[in-house]
Amino acid sequence: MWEEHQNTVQVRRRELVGEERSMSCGVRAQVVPSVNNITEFIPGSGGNGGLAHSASTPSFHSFSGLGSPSLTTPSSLGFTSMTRSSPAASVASPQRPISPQDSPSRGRCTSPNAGGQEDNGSASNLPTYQENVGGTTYFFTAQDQPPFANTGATASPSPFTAAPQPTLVFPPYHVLPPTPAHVHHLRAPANAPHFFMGDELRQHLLEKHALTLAHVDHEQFPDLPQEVDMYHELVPLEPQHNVNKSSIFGYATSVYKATNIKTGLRYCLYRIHGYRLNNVKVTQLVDMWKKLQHSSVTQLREVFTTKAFGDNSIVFVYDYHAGAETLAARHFSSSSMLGSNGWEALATPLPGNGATESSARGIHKSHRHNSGNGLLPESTLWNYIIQLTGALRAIHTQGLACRTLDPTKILLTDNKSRIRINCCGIHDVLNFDPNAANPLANMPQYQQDDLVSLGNLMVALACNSYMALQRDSIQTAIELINRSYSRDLSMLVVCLLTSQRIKSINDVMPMIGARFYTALETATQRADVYESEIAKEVHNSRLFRLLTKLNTIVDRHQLHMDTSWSETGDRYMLKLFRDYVFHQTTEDGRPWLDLAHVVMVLNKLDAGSPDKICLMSHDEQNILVTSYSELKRCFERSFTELLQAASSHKTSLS
Ligand SMILES: Nc1ncnc2c1ncn2[C@@H]1O[C@H](COP(=O)(O)OP(=O)(O)OP(=O)(O)O)[C@@H](O)[C@H]1O
Repeated sequence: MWEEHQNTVQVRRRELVGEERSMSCGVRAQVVPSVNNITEFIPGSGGNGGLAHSASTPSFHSFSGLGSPSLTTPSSLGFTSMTRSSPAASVASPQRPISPQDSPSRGRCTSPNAGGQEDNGSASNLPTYQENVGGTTYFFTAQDQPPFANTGATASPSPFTAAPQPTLVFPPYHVLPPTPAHVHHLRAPANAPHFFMGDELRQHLLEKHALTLAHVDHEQFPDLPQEVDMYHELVPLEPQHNVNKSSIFGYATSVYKATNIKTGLRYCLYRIHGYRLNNVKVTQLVDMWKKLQHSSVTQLREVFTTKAFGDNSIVFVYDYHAGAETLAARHFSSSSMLGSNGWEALATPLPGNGATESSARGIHKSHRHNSGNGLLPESTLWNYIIQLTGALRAIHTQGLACRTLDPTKILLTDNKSRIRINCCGIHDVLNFDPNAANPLANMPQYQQDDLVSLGNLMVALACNSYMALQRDSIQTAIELINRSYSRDLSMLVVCLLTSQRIKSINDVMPMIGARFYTALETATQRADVYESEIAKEVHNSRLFRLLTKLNTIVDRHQLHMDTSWSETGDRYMLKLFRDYVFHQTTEDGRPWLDLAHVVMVLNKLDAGSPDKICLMSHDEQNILVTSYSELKRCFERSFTELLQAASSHKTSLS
């Protein structure tokens, strides 16, 4: 049934009993497999029905210091070692440091010696200037030279050039290394090694994907238009019967997820009912908003008017964030809110715990948790403050103002750790004054209003109640914040609300201070964990492509009308290999299921390892001893044949 292969030894079964396992992973060869030529299968990358060869497997040379934890020790393989190019070649002479992009120019120096430090070093004898630009303090000397500018950097030889580089031996195939230590120690240790991303992240991503792809039954929503401008597949994001006037915009609003007809990307359509746009000058502001990109602002993509809903509506198109929840829903919905009774109970100081006493202790109260009394942890509030002030800073720097800093217009996304200001630009369009000579003239005032809105938002969040914002409650609210949170937080809130102390959003930066480092640390740790999760899926997706390719070949009914195609030659070898990977049984006939075996063997095939493998026919009468490299050649030849057949079929049809 099968043809003899050049590099394959055919033997009778009995000669090999007991040797199979050792041969499959024990025989070593002296040739380095050409890992650079490992071909990979990329769906859709060719014109052959989406299946094509591609040399996209990254070369081992692109990896640094890969370990081989679970498979054959590379050094024991006897392969010719692969050396990396000397880092000295790529490490150029130290570069002259580049000063910050918006460093103040020499002409803007204002106060000689202001903030200058005494120093005995000769360079420091120069007077030092300091200037605060956009909330960052820059220091520079009278000559306005960046430090180290005269160190003759190009003259000093690189310390790396002479050092001999160690010869690195890379594993002969791609394989998943263990979790990096710095990530491993961040989490509770797990008993089993992880081949796949963690359950929590997977669940979160699956939920997002499901929401992104979700449709509605049009019979339930007969009024929903099939198409609105360039968008279709509308899905309401809030109950349809609940079309009340938005307290923020003063118009009835509806929000939909929709798919762009051209690109297939999902967006959020924010519809203002019954609005007729009568001045095109407003596009200047819309364009400014469209250009504003910030990770804490929901991006405005376009604005259009439409009659598709049966009225004159204006639609604002924003990026869609699957599973987003408003701050209002999160913290002020009936289930999460304390209600008036709860708020009053918290607002009433306990005997002997008055505002004066607590403010005296305030300086020692940082990093309170507050979870026991129903208030938000202080760290959550600072997390919000850092993201919101970052967004406001970007908005104000562009000469715009948010004007909608309200819990209903702030979205919590990505596992509730990220917040984004939503609905930017709507206020500007709806309240546009066509007679105003300069539509930006009022922005400074609106920016001040943003700061007060931020203060109000913090009061509401810190007291866990909108009620705290009522005119006669605000003093009590501040006292509650003073009692329950750090002095820093209550100072910030007071300064925001009074607006004399804080003239611009940049004035908030020093009040956040070192908490920026905490936020940065959290973000970078999360990035580390995500990278290690992605690392696992790199290998899973590679093996998935390999398996897909294998299954297009094995057990194919016919090719070019040849019904024996998959039972002969290379294909027969691959079929036996498939059985070797998946269909092995124990001596007493039970299925032998071992994921590590599957992963190891597929990786060896992918890399064309020179290791030997022993394949056996179903009837146990024929045994083939071959190498993974030979199997890989069979694999590539067969798949190329399939690709050619697929494209020739296409041609004959056309
Ligand atoms: N860009 C977006 N991506 C995903 N979901 C969004 C987006 N914008 C809004 N949503 C969702 O749409 C829903 C309605 O938003 P909306 O701004 O109308 O809130 P609201 O509380 O109903 O406010 P209002 O009282 O002003 O109507 C919210 O649940 C929100 O999570």
